[in-house]
Amino acid sequence: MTTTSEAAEAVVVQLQGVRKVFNPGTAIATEVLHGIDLSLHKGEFCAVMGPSGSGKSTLLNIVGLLDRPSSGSLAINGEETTQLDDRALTRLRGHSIGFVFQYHHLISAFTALENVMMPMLGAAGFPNAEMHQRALELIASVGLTPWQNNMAGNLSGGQQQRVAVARALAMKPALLLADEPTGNLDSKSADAVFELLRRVNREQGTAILFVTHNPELAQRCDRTIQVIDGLVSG
Ligand SMILES: Nc1ncnc2c1ncn2[C@@H]1O[C@H](COP(=O)(O)OP(=O)(O)OP(=O)(O)O)[C@@H](O)[C@H]1O
Repeated sequence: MTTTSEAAEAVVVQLQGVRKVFNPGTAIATEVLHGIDLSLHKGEFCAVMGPSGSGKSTLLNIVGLLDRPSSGSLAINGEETTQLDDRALTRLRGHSIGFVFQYHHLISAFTALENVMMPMLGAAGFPNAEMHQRALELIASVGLTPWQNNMAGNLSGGQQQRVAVARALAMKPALLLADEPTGNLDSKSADAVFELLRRVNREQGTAILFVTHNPELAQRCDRTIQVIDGLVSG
């Protein structure tokens, strides 16, 4: 039997009435999100679609605790975040949320393995055997063992994006935010990265918000929401 608290825990992301105004109180104030309500549950793979400029990245940045809402509430794993200070937000982000962007943001002069180890370094600042082992497993899980010692800058675009996914999973996040991760890739590489996300979602129960302009990929998610003019439907 599922208890009420278990059911509440299963909600990974909960937004209520989230508004975002850029440059508030100035002549160029712009309200981009107009009161978003959204719940994402453990294990849900949700596509985020909508026209260019409609607010998708703004929404993802807020859910990812990279930016703060102007008003409304945002809970991650049941923890209300809007009153937290920057340090607490950074800690919560580091432990709960993985990011994959359109551009991979890897360190080109580090190997694939070293890039995957980066989020694990934390305060220690240097790797230990456990981190090395976890990075080896992550690299294997994205099918890149033969390339693990190659400099990230020498990998193909699809391989770089798979390293970025492995890096995003380093801290075993409950939530993965993927902002057009396949946008720069040819269709075969895009499909491989999508299938990798699908597998992570199924095997680890990771909740995923996946921004895409590709309706065919969106159809393969559990659910699609549309962001249109700063409001969410679906
Ligand atoms: N820091 C900022 N300051 C002012 N306006 C901003 C800022 N960031 C985004 N905007 C504006 O917010 C609106 C939504 O932008 P956002 O990047 O969230 O859209 P999007 O749906 O992700 O677009 P795309 O599909 O092109 O990536 C745009 O009009 C944009 O110019």
